[in-house]
Amino acid sequence: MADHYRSEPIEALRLESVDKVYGTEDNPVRALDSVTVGLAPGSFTAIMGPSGSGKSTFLQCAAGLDQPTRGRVFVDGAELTGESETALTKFRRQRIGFVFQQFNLMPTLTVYQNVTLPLRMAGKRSDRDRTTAMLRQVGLADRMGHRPSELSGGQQQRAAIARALVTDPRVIFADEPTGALDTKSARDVLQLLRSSVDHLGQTVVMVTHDPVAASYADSVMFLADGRSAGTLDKPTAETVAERMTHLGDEVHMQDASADAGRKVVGL
Ligand SMILES: Nc1ncnc2c1ncn2[C@@H]1O[C@H](COP(=O)(O)OP(=O)(O)OP(=O)(O)O)[C@@H](O)[C@H]1O
Repeated sequence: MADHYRSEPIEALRLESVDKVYGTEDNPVRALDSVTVGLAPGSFTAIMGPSGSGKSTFLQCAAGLDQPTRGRVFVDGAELTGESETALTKFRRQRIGFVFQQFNLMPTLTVYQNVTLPLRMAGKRSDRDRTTAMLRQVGLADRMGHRPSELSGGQQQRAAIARALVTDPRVIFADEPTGALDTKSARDVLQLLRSSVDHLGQTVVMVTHDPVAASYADSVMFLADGRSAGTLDKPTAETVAERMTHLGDEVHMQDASADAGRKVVGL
């Protein structure tokens, strides 16, 4: 996979004019519409928007799990778009970490085996000291030999975060990581993601519906009707909730002013 070296610092994630259209030619669903975004290494970004606004589609395209209909995606300067499925799978294993709402741990494997699985799949040796240190960091040093069913939801999600961190990925994509957790476990998981950014220099991109979860991020990117609807830096739960309330209005106003503009220039 080609790495594109540029004079400016390489962004951890870059999407350029990305469209994703589902459905048929007669009945297209434009899930992403000309989305352009660049995220710096070591940043924590929350993706928010109403249901159906394109958040999951954004994550799928940004993480190389799906290909955009148009536009380009780069992770750490390497272009994902146009690559074969085999190359993308290899790339994801080596450079991308995932955290899912339902944890997605292998039920028959111990916590230790689950955490080292991405290394084995990428053909790398697992370093016992490093893995143990990682498990200590997520508060599971005494649970290494347990199976997921013997852990609470919060503990399972912390194991999933250790699994995402173990390959030292360029970006961690988290899809509603606190959606299945109680308030206290959710806070632990969010603090863990925050500390992976602050102390390990990780880049985290997290889809969430929850303004409190979004407030752990450095910035929030809003989506509405598949389009980027602005960003909010240093978010608080209150400022995020306020922005979400008016999101639909802003997009409709943008549409109205774009329509008016087109009329003025006669398009
Ligand atoms: N495989 C698909 N085929 C057809 N349409 C799809 C497909 N996946 C998503 N869509 C449509 O694309 C749009 C964006 O969906 P997406 O799941 O990305 O939104 P979302 O913001 O993640 O929603 P939610 O918050 O409800 O999970 C929606 O209109 C959805 O119905």
